[in-house]
Amino acid sequence: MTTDTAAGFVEVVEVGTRDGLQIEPTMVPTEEKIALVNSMIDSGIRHIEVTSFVSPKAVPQLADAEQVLAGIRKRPDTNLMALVPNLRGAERACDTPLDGGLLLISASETHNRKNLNRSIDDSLQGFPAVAEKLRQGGIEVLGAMAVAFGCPFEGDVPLENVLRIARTYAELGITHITLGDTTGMATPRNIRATLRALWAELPEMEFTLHLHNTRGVGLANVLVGLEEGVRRFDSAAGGLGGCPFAAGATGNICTEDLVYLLHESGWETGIDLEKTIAIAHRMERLLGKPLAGQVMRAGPRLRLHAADAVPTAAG
Ligand SMILES: CC(C)(COP(=O)([O-])OP(=O)([O-])OC[C@H]1O[C@@H](n2cnc3c(N)ncnc32)[C@H](O)[C@@H]1OP(=O)([O-])[O-])[C@@H](O)C(=O)NCCC(=O)NCCSC(=O)C[C@@](C)(O)CC(=O)[O-]
Repeated sequence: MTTDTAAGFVEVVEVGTRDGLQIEPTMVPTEEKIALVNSMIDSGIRHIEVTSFVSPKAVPQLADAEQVLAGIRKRPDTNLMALVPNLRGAERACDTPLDGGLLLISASETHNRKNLNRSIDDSLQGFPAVAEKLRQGGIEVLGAMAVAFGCPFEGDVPLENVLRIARTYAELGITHITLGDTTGMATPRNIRATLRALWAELPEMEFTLHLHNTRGVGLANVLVGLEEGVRRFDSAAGGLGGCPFAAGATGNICTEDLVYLLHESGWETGIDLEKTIAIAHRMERLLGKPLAGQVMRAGPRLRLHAADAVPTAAG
């Protein structure tokens, strides 16, 4: 995977069809998922976490991973990614046009067992075989770490857990780790402390922040991440998302709101905001419920209104 790290560019990674849909009870048809991803590509988004190669019993919504990936029209700069937690997942991924596979682990023992049905040690021991299989299939291997800023079952996660997992990823030759704030327990303080500790030990590692807006501070945490040097953020169309195996999980930070914040702060993303708004509305129609995104309702800052459309206070 190549990441444009030129000054002023921030990579937005769309996770709406993976993290966004994995918790939704309304089954979205495969053709609709393909159309959504194709429209994400058309909006200028280059990195898309499309799906997961997990057990269809655990996550029925993503049972069609192979079919979705087969239908996507990639551009030369498109990077299609998926979660690949085990060898079975890697075998499946190798038969698809996947570009990047994310290994998956949690920084707390309880969430790892809930999510992956094994201990942290067992997950770490399984990684080399999964990574080798993916690389044999020409798929780049990346690392993902859930509950990196707090666990809904255990509370604060010892920094040493996060460092140990990151170290193991580095030993496997992984150069890119996604830090997951699974249930919105990240704060400006723990984001800063965690990033500084990680970069002190692994200065070459690239980090993506995967933030959920569960406590309303998702975009504030983005600003702290930017200050600390992060240039890549996950987000989901309309603010969808949540891990089905984490208590109290709610949506990711919202793609349109993130793109709006970045553009209005002077960052380039290569993404057409109006097109991301259209994708969020499409997602809303598909799921038949209002989504949490705010810019999808208000529009860009300079979307103006006819003055005679509202009453005048003076009567
Ligand atoms: C990891 C497993 C598969 C282990 O599940 P397991 O039950 O321990 O696995 P197993 O090896 O014992 O296999 C059991 C059955 O599952 C099948 N199986 C096993 N693996 C696969 C596979 N890859 N693809 C398809 N099928 C699979 C396997 O073939 C077998 O089928 P059976 O013989 O019973 O018919 C399971 O626990 C699982 O699927 N967990 C789901 C994990 C998940 O997707 N969680 C949500 C995403 S994580 C998240 O949201 C957080 C994140 C990443 O976004 C970051 C953040 O927000 O912080």
